[in-house]
Amino acid sequence: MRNVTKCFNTPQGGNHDVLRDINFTVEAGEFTAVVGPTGCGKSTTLSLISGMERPDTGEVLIDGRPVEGIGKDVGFVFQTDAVFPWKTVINNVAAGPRFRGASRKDAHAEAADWIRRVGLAGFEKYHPHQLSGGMRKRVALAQTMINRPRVLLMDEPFSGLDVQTRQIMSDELLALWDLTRPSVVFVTHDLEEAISLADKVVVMTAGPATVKEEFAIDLPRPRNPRDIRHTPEFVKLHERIWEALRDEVQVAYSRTVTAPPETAA
Ligand SMILES: Nc1ncnc2c1ncn2[C@@H]1O[C@H](COP(=O)(O)OP(=O)(O)OP(=O)(O)O)[C@@H](O)[C@H]1O
Repeated sequence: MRNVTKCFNTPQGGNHDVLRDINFTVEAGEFTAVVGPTGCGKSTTLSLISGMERPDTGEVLIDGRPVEGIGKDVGFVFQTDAVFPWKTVINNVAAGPRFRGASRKDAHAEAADWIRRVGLAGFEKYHPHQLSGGMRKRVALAQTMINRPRVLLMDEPFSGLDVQTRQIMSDELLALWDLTRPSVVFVTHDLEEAISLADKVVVMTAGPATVKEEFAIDLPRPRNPRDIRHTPEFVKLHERIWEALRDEVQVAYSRTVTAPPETAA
């Protein structure tokens, strides 16, 4: 992202500057986590990378080319379940290849592989409502990964899951990432999650968001995100990054408590 700004119209007819002069780069195959206070513009950043939104000024480039719409190389895993509720697990996961014209037989064979990789073998004929939240996330991951995106955008994909399931999903995500090594931009509120997964953590300021600081996460790979949290190197990184993040969280929080009631909602 090069010198990107983004402004939205407010319901009152004014303008709301959300992103201001955002600059950062994700290298090919790199896992980047983005953290910042609530409402600062993290999801907006992902929308710009995906092509769902356009910047007002500046450029969003993938492989040096400006993003001009939703590209086929980009996968998105949302906070909410984005699976088709009326389709079975196998039909959900096979959806991408089917849309691209693969035969039912080939699409199902490929989907079965991904279902196995995400640990759902045996659940092919289930519908999403018959699965737990963690299992639905696995379906969403398989549904995205089967398309082998070169860029994988993840917007708090594990929020809403209990702590244990969240950690298991982190392990599984890294194993899946290792298979095809997409470039990842992973938005999260959870600094521990960010450090345990990423090669780089980008800290954003309270809105209008800009990049406050980037931190290289030089923890060894392959890594187990559950175990790595107990190492002294992890604790040191956490202290350094929290130092940068804490001020921004406080700024965002103080705005909500000091704003008049009609604007504080
Ligand atoms: N389409 C839109 N129209 C108007 N305002 C918008 C739009 N999308 C986002 N905003 C505003 O932009 C700001 C940033 O929103 P965004 O969802 O990007 O933040 P976030 O950092 O992802 O938040 P959170 O951490 O709470 O998920 C918010 O104040 C939001 O109200």
